[in-house]
Amino acid sequence: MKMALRACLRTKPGLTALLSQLSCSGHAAARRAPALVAQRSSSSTSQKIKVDFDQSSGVAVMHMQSPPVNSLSLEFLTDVCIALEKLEMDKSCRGLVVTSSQPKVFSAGLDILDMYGKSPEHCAEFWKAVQEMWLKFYGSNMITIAAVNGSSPAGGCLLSMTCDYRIMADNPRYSIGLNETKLGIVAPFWFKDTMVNTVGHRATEMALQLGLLYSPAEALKIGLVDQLVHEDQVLTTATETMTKWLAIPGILNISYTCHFFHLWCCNLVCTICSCVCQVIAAKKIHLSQDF
Ligand SMILES: CC/C=C\CCC/C=C/C(=O)SCCNC(=O)CCNC(=O)[C@H](O)C(C)(C)COP(=O)(O)OP(=O)(O)OC[C@H]1O[C@@H](n2cnc3c(N)ncnc32)[C@H](O)[C@@H]1OP(=O)(O)O
Repeated sequence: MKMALRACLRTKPGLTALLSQLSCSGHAAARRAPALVAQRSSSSTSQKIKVDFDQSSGVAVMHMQSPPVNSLSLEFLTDVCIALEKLEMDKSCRGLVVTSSQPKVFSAGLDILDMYGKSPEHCAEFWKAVQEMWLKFYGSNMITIAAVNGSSPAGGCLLSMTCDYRIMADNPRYSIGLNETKLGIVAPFWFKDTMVNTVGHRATEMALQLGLLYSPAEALKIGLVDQLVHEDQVLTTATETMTKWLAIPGILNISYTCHFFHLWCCNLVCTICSCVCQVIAAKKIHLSQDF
């Protein structure tokens, strides 16, 4: 699916325009950008993101370092998007590993404090930044691997699902999943679609209806993560795995992209139809209540 979006962003200007309406590159560009120096190995740091780029392998590691739990605030999301944009522009960067510098937590998901009691303008900007992060990761030309070295609920799980591959620390104290239902929030349809593309319809239905958080072993069983390793080995395994992915010629990725792009279009049409049906149904209920 990620590859489908990738192809769509590359080849379909109309759809790119449509998607970019969801996006907000403007606000990201306005902020300070962590510099990526073209040398054999470089390191760039914003307040909340550290990027180590090894030019000989073409692989960058993005360390999320927003204490205490890497919650996705507007500021943090903006830093992530800027770092990603810079890596994307550097054609020598072919692979990206995303991980956490915080102990025990990959990301706690959307920053609850950034969603509560804020102005409508702030909420709009915040929500656009969430969508931009999703678009940038899912549509990335780089191979992306999530090194999930701690718990990853809700938006944290979404972030990991936008990557091509997920490696999680095998620690039963950690959990991962879209638990929005348990918080009394409906997960947006594109959260749902991302999960469907990862684990399939039935597993997603169960996960969302019940707001399930999975242990690493359970997550592996339903395919929410691809591999479990000891905590100490999450990052090294991610970089080793990256080597295998980068050995596949990019052209083959593009050909799979075409198959997945077809699926993605079907999904989008279904979602639009379903929205129209819901509006019609709601209007009918409203009219019937008038009588
Ligand atoms: C406009 C939006 C509309 C719809 C949105 C729909 C989609 C929503 C997606 C989301 O992502 S909603 C967020 C859901 N997130 C969660 O449910 C995670 C909640 N947190 C946890 O489960 C745990 O904190 C943990 C991540 C497992 C880590 O546990 P740990 O025991 O290590 O830490 P502790 O719980 O003590 O937390 C430390 C510290 O961090 C604060 N915190 C935790 N999560 C968040 C968060 N998501 N946003 C902001 N702050 C968070 C927590 O309050 C503690 O703060 P304190 O030290 O000041 O008390």
